[in-house]
Amino acid sequence: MTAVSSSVEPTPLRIGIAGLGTVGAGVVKMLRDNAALITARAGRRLIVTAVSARDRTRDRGVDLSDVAWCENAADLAAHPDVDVVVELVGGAEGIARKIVTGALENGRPVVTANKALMAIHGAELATLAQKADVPLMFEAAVAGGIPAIKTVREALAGDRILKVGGILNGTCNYILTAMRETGRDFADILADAQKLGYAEADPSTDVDGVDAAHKLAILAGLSFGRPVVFASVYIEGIRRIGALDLHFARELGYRIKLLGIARQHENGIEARVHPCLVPNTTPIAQVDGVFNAVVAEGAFVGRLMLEGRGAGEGPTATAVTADLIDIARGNAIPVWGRSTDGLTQAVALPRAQFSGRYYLRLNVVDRPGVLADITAVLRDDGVSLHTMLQHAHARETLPDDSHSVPLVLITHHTSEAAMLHALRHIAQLKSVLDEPAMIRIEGD
Ligand SMILES: NC(=O)c1ccc[n+]([C@@H]2O[C@H](COP(=O)([O-])OP(=O)(O)OC[C@H]3O[C@@H](n4cnc5c(N)ncnc54)[C@H](O)[C@@H]3O)[C@@H](O)[C@H]2O)c1
Ligand SMILES: N[C@@H](CCO)C(=O)O
Ligand code: NA
Repeated sequence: MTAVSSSVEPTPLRIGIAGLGTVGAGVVKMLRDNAALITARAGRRLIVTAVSARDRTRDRGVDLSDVAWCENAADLAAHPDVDVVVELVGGAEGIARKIVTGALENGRPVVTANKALMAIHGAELATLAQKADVPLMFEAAVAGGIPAIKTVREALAGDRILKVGGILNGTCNYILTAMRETGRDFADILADAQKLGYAEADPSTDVDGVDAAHKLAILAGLSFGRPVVFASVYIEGIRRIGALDLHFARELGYRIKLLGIARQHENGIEARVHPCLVPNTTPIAQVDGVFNAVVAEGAFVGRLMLEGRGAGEGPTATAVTADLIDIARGNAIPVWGRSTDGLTQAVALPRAQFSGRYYLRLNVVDRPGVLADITAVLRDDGVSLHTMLQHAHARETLPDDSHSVPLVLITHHTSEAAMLHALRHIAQLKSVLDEPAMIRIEGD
């Protein structure tokens, strides 16, 4: 008799995907194209068994004929042929929240790319995941293909993270880069970006800083070990950045970036998103176009920066698939990197407690005494000046034949409360023509 060696195939991980847009279709393609290597690395096959999207008839470039179609995406949460639910619909409320909550309540592991959901409801979802003892993974939610969450939650698990953040929105970085390179204004570049499909028809979540703030809130929660109340994150977008600001920034040796910055202080967590001037010589200043950068600073590890694509089919599918492989391997990492028992949410420090250096751009009437009036206000608020820049050639003639001229002031380190107080008074001076522009300076 001949001995027959029989090997039993390990049970495949059966995946249900809600949402077959950019990310969802990308995940299906990646699981198919890289099936052999994924099976080898995960130790079992990862197969898509059920899907749901709005339009069943749309051609997504993937064959879904052997996959069950759910008319109602919420049904995936309890589908008999699904072990893991992948939520790629989007939105903090509605169907996305329902699918994730339902899946966790049914004791199913969840993977999502949904930063709005995790930033706003992450605390409650983490508690549900812990109660059900299942993983809730969301690597694609922060900086797409950059392994931001893995880095902070796993690679730096032994360190005390002091600061985290970076360039967290590709649309804003693209717009600011194009403004710098072309000298054109925000509205012009945004209109082009929309035509090219880089920016959404409703760009507000991106350009008003909300998307970056979602990602920052998640990073801060992971880094400092407790969720941050999203509504307490300070958010300012890029709409008020003018071509002149990019011009002056270049002249002064800076670039303008929309940054998310979170720091752990003795009295609480600071979490803010706003445009910043960063010195040309810093690595983050070189991250241009649609690229993202995640920066973390630990007490032992020091500073590290990861750069890569924060959006698009390939990068986001890579992140979602890595989460699925972790689940297939049985790697379960708690949402906030620790148990949710006794965990309360952190309210981020108010703006009045920020401090730093500031760039001010004023449009002033070009006549004697104007600068003295402005510096008197700054003196009274204890704000010390570092640099001043005025270009006579940028003068414009006003209707009464006087002239206006842009004036740029850079301060020494000061409190934001003092800055805001001074700005209110400066804006009221007769010789100050438009609303002053204020941009924070980071990293020098
Ligand atoms: N696109 C990116 O590069 C990117 C990057 C990181 C994170 N994300 C996040 O990934 C998620 C998905 O983004 P996307 O760009 O793939 O979106 P998308 O708009 O391309 O796709 C959304 C999908 O959800 C489906 N959908 C909408 N409502 C539905 C419903 N009620 N029931 C079932 N399906 C429904 C749509 O039919 C579509 O297939 C979002 O949370 C987004 O923030 C996207
Ligand atoms: N809209 C985001 C991509 C999804 O996170 C960006 O522009 O970076
Ligand atoms: Na990521």
